[in-house]
Amino acid sequence: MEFTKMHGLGNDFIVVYGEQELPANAPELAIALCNRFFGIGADGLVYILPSERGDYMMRIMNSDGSEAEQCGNAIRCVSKYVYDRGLVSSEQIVIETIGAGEQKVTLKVNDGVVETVTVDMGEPVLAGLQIPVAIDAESVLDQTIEADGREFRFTAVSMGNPHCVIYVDDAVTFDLAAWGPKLEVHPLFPRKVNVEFATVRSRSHVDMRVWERGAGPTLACGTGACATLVSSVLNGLTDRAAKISLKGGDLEIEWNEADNHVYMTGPAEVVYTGTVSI
Ligand SMILES: N[C@@H](CCC[C@H](N)C(=O)O)C(=O)O
Repeated sequence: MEFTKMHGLGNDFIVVYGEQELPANAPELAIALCNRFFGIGADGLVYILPSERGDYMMRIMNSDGSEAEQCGNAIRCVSKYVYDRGLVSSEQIVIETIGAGEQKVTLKVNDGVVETVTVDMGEPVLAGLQIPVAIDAESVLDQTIEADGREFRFTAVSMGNPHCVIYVDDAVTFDLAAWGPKLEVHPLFPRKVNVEFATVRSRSHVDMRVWERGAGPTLACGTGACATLVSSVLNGLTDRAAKISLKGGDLEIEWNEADNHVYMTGPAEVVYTGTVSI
């Protein structure tokens, strides 16, 4: 199988193009190929498939073999992939996702090189049962969650996939590995959850570290950065546009007041191409 190793701020993917549909063994392949010791090594396995609603469809399997509804960093990588290979002719493309519908992407290209990718990530979902969180409310803001004898305050947001945003004194030094796995599988989240630990530095800058559902600690999470910005606005902590600093670098996120859509801007990079026996 031919593949391209790509990343968005160090959130890395094995990108596969050419299949007509998601292979039935995609979960097993994701587990095997994403393994960093016995496989290629990645946070996820991404398929670029034909779409009737957009230019292409993206499906993403986490490294544990579970399928995610959406992935912000992967959608930037997919967009760069199809542009670089001449599979689309415009710098404006549409990528279909299974959890967040069709997403409009704008590539900033300089001398044929994709510099940044801006994705219209759509409207955030705030209603508890739709996120889903086992709290029947129009929004789930600054609620209590208890794990292993410790209480946290959290805000839940779906960007097509579920997120739990928790503000801590210092996200950079916070013990992600101690609390991420416990909160990921907390019974409040029936489909598990991506957990973001955030520290607001100013009204336009937030530090964030992520424990991803199905992948563990990753260097960046695009949907997590969007959820963090939405949460920060709802809790009165930031303006509607902010830089979200992740371990792998920065994303610019804006929650547009006029259309209620969240816009994410960041890079996408190719590491190498290869062939693997499956
Ligand atoms: N890294 C991603 C999100 C990938 C999916 C996530 N682990 C989930 O299961 O929802 C991003 O950049 O958004």
